[in-house]
Amino acid sequence: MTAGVDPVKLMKQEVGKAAADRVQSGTIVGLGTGSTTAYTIQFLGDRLKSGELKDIVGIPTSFQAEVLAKQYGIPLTTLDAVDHIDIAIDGADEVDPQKNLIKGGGAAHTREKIVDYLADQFIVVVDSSKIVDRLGSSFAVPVEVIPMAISPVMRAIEKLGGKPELRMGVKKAGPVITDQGNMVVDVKFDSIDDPANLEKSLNNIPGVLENGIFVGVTDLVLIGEVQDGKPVVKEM
Ligand SMILES: O=C[C@H](O)[C@H](O)[C@H](O)COP(=O)(O)O
Repeated sequence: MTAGVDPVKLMKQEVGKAAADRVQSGTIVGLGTGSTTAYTIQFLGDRLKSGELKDIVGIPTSFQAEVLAKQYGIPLTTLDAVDHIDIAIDGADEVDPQKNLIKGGGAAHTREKIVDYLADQFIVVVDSSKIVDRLGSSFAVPVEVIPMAISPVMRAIEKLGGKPELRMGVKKAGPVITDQGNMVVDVKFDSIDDPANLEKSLNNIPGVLENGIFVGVTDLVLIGEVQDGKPVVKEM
């Protein structure tokens, strides 16, 4: 491995590129959020620039993805202008053996869920640290909440057995505010036995906009690993 280079960064780069390589000319592409898909967006821009890839349009899942797409020369569109998405590529915070996910570490899970669920093919890009036996093992479930409902939503979440914590900003005083102007509550559960049921129960609380549990939607997971000092990509 290249001396001094962070192995997690190398895995993210490799897997981000592997996903970008799967995008074909003439397609509508959902552009995910986070540090891994940032590489995918960069490599898509490289392929467009070299002429190897032509006529793609992106649908960003966040302000971050929009800014990166503009930076790397990827034309953008909106869900009002298209009737389908061919492929979406997005990161995840946890992936279980059934390819269910926890997402929202970057507070973008609401727009991500809209875009990723609409795609004909949904590819998840992660480094190997994100693979878990059971969702919730190490990551709390992000829940986007309309600000005036924060207190009742947190009480309702406690009744479901979760431990909610309002996500606070870094280099910003006060709570994290999402791209939609809402807040995020991170909810730790002792054990998530039935992700599909928990996803529905959380979304059923008045004031919850969306939570970060994604069930039964992932087609392919590309996993970046380091083997014999070199980054490799595995499929799940
Ligand atoms: O809200 C953010 C997203 O769900 C990200 O895709 C997720 O947090 C993974 O991000 P990263 O690739 O930076 O680990």
